Amino acid sequence: MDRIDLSLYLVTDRSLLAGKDFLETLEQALLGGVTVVQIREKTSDTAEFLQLAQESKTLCDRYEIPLIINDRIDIALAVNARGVHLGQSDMPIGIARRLMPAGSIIGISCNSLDEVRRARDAGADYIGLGAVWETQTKRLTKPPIGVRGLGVMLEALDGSDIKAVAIGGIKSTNLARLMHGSWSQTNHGLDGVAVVSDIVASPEPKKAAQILKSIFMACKTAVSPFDRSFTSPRSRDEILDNVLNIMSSVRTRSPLVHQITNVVVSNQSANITLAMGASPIMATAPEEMSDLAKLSGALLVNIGTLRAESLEGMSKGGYFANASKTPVILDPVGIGASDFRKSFVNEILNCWQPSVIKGNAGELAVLAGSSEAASRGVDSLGGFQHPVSFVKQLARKERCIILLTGETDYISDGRRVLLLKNGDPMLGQITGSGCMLGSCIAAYCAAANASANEGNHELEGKLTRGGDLLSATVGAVLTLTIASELARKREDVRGIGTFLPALIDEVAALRPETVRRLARVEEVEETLTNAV
Ligand SMILES: Nc1ncnc2c1ncn2[C@@H]1O[C@H](COP(=O)(O)OP(=O)(O)OP(=O)(O)O)[C@@H](O)[C@H]1O
Ligand SMILES: Cc1ncsc1CCO
Repeated sequence: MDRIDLSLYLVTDRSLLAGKDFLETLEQALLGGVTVVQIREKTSDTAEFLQLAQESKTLCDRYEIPLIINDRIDIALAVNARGVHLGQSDMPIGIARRLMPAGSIIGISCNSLDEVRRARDAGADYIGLGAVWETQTKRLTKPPIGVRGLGVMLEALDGSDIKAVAIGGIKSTNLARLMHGSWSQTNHGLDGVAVVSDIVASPEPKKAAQILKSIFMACKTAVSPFDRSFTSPRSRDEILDNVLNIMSSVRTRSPLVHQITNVVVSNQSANITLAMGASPIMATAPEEMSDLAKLSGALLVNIGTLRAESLEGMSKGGYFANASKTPVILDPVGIGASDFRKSFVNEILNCWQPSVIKGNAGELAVLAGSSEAASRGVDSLGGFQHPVSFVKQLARKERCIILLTGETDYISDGRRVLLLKNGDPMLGQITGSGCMLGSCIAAYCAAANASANEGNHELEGKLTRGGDLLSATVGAVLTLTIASELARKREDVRGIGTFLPALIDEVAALRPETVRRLARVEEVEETLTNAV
């Protein structure tokens, strides 16, 4: 097809106008920067549809924006539209191609890998992938794909010229998440996003389109899988310097750290957050997630004692945190214990992008779909043969920092891998050391993120403000593990019961100089082997 710019693809829906004029709304959207318009009329008769299409065509021509007609080839022909968009049960692509003038654009909606392959083989110019999320504009007959389902479909287009736009529930508040999460493993990204209600139902359609366009462009130019929303430090020494700065910053800034965590560890997690100098708020109600995201420096989501009712709060919590550009730390506690946990994590990761995922070997193996490391309940049984490769590849796949915990901790941002060898075996004997570590990471990430880009407003398309979250994660591990070594040496520690309060005391008393002196951090050079 002649190149058409699919970046911001407006699909009309007159039922959402809420009293606004159709053509005026369309013109505002064109002024706001939509790059292609599809007229979708499900209920009007032919004469009415034709008139609407003719008027829309005149307007789109004035702005030199291509017009696509949904379903109706006769209307597309009548108004000399640039193309048609077909559904799976509409006219087959081959016949539509014969009926339409040469060079017309033919697009088709696809909801599964099979449909994508068939559209590719039938010679579609572009495909509309969706619905990504539940949507108010169309009753879904098939389940939503979710952000994480898009990558495999995009991969099926590798080597072809076929373009892809995502559709279904896309708004300015979730667009960055969509753009980050939809890349295929082969680096195939979206060519555009189709939007309905966020523009059509907006009281200011021009502004709505401008915002969507600028987020899309920022993501398209700045975000490739390895060009992330956070800064990457250059060397091990720079990481240690950054760790100490962030450690001091936690104390001076005392960031609010929002934690949705499990009932086993809630109290000790709140206390260790205070011991670091940050301020915890343990809140789970969906109703307060939007407000808390504006106040908090980071969000921890820990699924340790999950209930079906947790879904809404955890989904909204991460969604609003992404929208506020605050880091989200995911601790998929015991994800291997049940199918319920597995599908729950998949569902929440369709709503938001984590900045850090931490877990023991058993948990991260399940997340990565690997059977290498087993688990029992919340405990890991054994480890990986190639942990270094594993964390690096998982970081690339999930596009976030990965921390694999255990006797040695492995941290990767998908580029470098660090090994941390501090810690006392008693950390493995108490419950919730991993969960407390999640709280430490959230506090460190909050401080790192708050000090990044202060005064810089060029953050569109980013899911955090761009702080050094790799060093933040390293700092959190060092804080907990070095404190554990100091606690273990104390005379008043006689077993796991006395260890826990001593650990919290040592975190509170820990000095940056002590961390520098005792830190056992190594960077490993690594050539990727197929571990994920
Ligand atoms: N044997 C050990 N020696 C030194 N450090 C350890 C040991 N076991 C665990 N740790 C430390 O404890 C922290 C938590 O790791 P662990 O793998 O125990 O988490 P977890 O299994 O998720 O814990 P939990 O489920 O109890 O919250 C890590 O930073 C790790 O370095
Ligand atoms: C024991 C336990 N069960 C659910 S969460 C939790 C805390 C450690 O992960």
